[in-house]
Order: sequence, then C-alpha cells, then structure tokens
Amino acid sequence: MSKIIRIGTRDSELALWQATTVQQRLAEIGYDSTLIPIKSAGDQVLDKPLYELGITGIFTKTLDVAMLKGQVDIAVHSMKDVPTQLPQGIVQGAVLERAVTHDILVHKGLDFLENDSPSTIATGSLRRKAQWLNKYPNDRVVDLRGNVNTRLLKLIENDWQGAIFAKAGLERIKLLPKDAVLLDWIIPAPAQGAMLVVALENDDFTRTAVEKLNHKESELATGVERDFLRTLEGGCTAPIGALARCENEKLHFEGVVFSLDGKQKVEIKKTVPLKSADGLGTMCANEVLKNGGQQLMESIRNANSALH
Ligand SMILES: NCc1[nH]cc(CCC(=O)O)c1CC(=O)O
Repeated sequence: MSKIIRIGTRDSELALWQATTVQQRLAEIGYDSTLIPIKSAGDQVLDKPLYELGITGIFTKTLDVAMLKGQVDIAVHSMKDVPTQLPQGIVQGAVLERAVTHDILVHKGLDFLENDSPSTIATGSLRRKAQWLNKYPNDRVVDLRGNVNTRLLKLIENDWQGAIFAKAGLERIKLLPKDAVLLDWIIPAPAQGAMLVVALENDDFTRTAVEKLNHKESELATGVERDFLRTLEGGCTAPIGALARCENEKLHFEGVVFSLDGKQKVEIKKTVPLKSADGLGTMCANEVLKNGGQQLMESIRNANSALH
C-alpha cells in the first residue's frame, strides 16, 4: 500500500526549510509527500516572553492536534521545542542527523566586549540569559521573541549590542552573518540543532517510511539530553542546558542548571561507553538534583508561579 504522506509544519521560514528537507529525504527513498503549513500558538502571541506564557509545547501543540485529528500524518519540529513528554498516541518517528549544536552571538561590532560599560544583549531564553549573566554579570539581558527572521529585524531596530541564536537555525535559512561569534561556553538547549519527525503510534505505513530517516547517534545523544531535562524540569521552563556527543564509541555528556539570575549553577560531566549510555541522562539529573539542583529548581518554580 502506498499513500502520500502529509507533512504538518509551522509556517516560519525555518520550519518550512526543515519540513522541505524531510520531504526531500522521503522522496530519495521513494515516498511521495505534501506540505501542510499550520500556524502555531507560539507564533501568534508575540508580545510576551515565552516563559511567561507558562506552557511547554506552545510550538508543537497545534500540530499535535492536527495529527490526532487525522489532518496530517507527520509533523517536523526543531527537537528542542518539543516537550519531553509526547502526547498520548504520538511517537518519535525519526531524529535526523544533527547539525551544529551551539549558540552564536549576532552583533553590531565587538568593541563592547572590550570596554567596561554594560552591554545589552537580547534573548527570549532563560538558559541563554542565565549563562550570559553568569559570565557578564553587569550586562543587561532583554527579552526577544518571534521567529528567527523577526528577531534579526528587532536586533537591527533596537539599541542592543547583540542577540543570541542557535547557529543551526540561522545557517539553515542562510542568514548567519560571517562575523557571528560562536558561543561555545554556553551549553545548548537539550536537542538543539536536531530535527524530530513525529508520527501517530498506530500508523505503521508512515512509521516504517520515516524510520528510515533516523540517525542513530543523533537519536542517542538527544535522548540522553532530553532524559536529563525531563528528570529535572517537572514541566516548568528553567535555565537548563545539556549536550551529549558521541565520539570513538564513547558518549560525552555535560548538563547544567542555573539560577534565573545566572549567579548559581549545578553542573555535571560524564563520559561513558556508547553501549551503556541509556540511563545516563536520568542518572546525571538525579545527581544534579542531589547536589543543590533540587533547591535551584524549587526557587525557579516559585519565581515562575509568581508570574502567572
Ligand atoms: N526557540 C526557537 C528555535 N527552535 C529551534 C531553533 C533553531 C534550530 C535548532 O536549534 O534546532 C530556534 C531558533 C533559535 O533558538 O535561535
């Protein structure tokens, strides 16, 4: 039996690039597909910081609903935007080979790094904010929302020295400035740089097709990072970073949770043989919780609930 696979996607340039990539990859292995762009709630509310909206999965929910209603067969997501708990009936179909994982700084000249006066850096991410303030405690971090294109425009329009982006996102839509600075000291979001295809659990035809796009090492690394996040977060948004890399049959992991002001952190680093990487994310999260992470997460939860 053959059918045309309907690919649900957000309608931002980045999301469309990612969905088109999946469409091409499916075509290469003999499957026809069609793109169905759908506006997500996360793209519609632009005047509030994401963490104030207090919902995880704001970018993915609309597509989940479309899939559960039978309007699309798969959805393509930036994996870091996908909640660690997938909705009932929806499963991970494939993790595509991961692109660069790190953040970069887009700026208007780097003189601000040398002089002593405080700079203003824009980001909507608690994780980026906390890590920037940890390194540059005198700087000001302002909120920045919208899709990648919108955020680049806002940087140009405002009197800020720079803004932080995922390198992978800007590369994909060919908007990465040549002089952007790699922020390799910022630990990325769990699964940053990876694309996830989700499918319906009971759709064997589509799952068999999509499975062929899965990249084993990317699946393993992002799985460990998301286990770390899932164990720590308890459903709330928090400044959590995690990065796993596979190298020479080993998996290198680092994970961290920061206080909102970036002043405190609890981190962990571990290297294990690839074969025994399975429970690593959960184990590392439990160690972080034991070493002060629990108190950090509680104060973050209290600050979050004061917002709502
Ligand atoms: N939060 C939005 C988002 N989700 C995924 C990407 C980029 C691609 C990726 O990180 O996989 C971005 C943009 C950004 O963080 O600058």
